[in-house]
Amino acid sequence: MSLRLAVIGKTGQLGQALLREGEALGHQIIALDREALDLRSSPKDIEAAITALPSGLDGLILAAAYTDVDGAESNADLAYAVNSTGPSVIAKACAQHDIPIIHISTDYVFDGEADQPYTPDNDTDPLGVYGASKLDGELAVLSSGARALILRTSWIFDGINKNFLTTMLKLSDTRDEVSVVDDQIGRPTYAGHLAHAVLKAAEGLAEEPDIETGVYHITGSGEEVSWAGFAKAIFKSEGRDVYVDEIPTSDYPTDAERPQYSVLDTERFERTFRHPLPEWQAGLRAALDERDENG
Ligand SMILES: NC(=O)C1=CN([C@@H]2O[C@H](COP(=O)(O)OP(=O)(O)OC[C@H]3O[C@@H](n4cnc5c(N)ncnc54)[C@H](OP(=O)(O)O)[C@@H]3O)[C@@H](O)[C@H]2O)C=CC1
Ligand SMILES: Cc1cn([C@H]2C[C@H](O)[C@@H](COP(=O)(O)OP(=O)(O)O[C@H]3O[C@@H](C)C(=O)[C@@H](O)[C@H]3O)O2)c(=O)[nH]c1=O
Ligand SMILES: [Mg+2]
Repeated sequence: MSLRLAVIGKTGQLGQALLREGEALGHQIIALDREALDLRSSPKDIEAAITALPSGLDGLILAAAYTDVDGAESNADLAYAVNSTGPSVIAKACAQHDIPIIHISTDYVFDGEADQPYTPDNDTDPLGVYGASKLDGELAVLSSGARALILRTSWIFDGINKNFLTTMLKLSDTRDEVSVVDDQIGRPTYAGHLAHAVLKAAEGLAEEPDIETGVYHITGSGEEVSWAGFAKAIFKSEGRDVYVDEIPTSDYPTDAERPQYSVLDTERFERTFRHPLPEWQAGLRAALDERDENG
């Protein structure tokens, strides 16, 4: 069945991938950029933008966010406005117009002290402002009265936009050695695979009235990896001879503290939506192909 979906955040990694995957799956996507709906706007202006959407939408995917993890530490008001207040107003407007909402969140809502994958029901305890503002947004959407899914993901990458993969490749243009933290463990997620999975969730939400709403986890499958391990896999796949110096977080000071372990357990998502998630290594190959295609 072809769905009519609104996407907020059309210029981001996930937003761009949703447009491509949505087309491939035969869905009609109405994509809004910052000019069409700025999450910092007044409630009145945000409500007007939602009211102006075509009636009878099958869902709205909120893929826009303030994603500068370090910047959030000194711009907390902005991070909360974009990641919490804006989503809260949107979700309430969705409730009024009977539009199911799919909101995207992050592994950084966890403190990283676990030693096994986090399930959607595990206790949250964000370490930084970005994670705290995203958690606030989750709670606001869940209490808005809208039919809502919160889809948490981690370590998004593609071959086009600014992210860890493209940063590593850029660094290696001018260096034959990079230092990367080896004590933060997670799972990378290819934007194209994430978009496909998000659309499967949108289909489930639109077509199955009894589907369980609430929180789900979507990440690349495959082995857990550190950022240093991810960097090594990137250079190996690209055939670049770059030495990755594995350093502790204490040797890479940043404004925001990040979780040491933020692997997400994706079982609930895969079972409920009957969609096995591809390995991040396959996502890495797809992202590198995408990079080649984009010159
Ligand atoms: N990046 C990651 O590694 C991870 C991201 N997430 C979450 O996944 C989602 C998608 O992330 P990703 O695709 O990487 O995001 P990006 O950083 O690639 O893009 C962010 C998007 O949000 C838009 N945006 C930012 N501020 C506003 C605003 N005030 N009003 C309207 N739009 C705004 C941007 O628009 P513009 O281009 O105009 O700036 C852009 O489209 C987010 O919810 C994020 O928190 C979760 C885990 C990992
Ligand atoms: C560029 C670079 C980073 N690092 C470290 C810093 C950090 O601990 C880790 C990753 O760096 P990044 O800045 O790419 O990662 P970061 O911005 O923290 O990525 C996060 O973004 C938000 C939006 C999320 O929701 C998370 O899931 C996660 O993807 O690697 C190095 O050790 N060496 C380097 O040369
Ligand atoms: Mg970043």
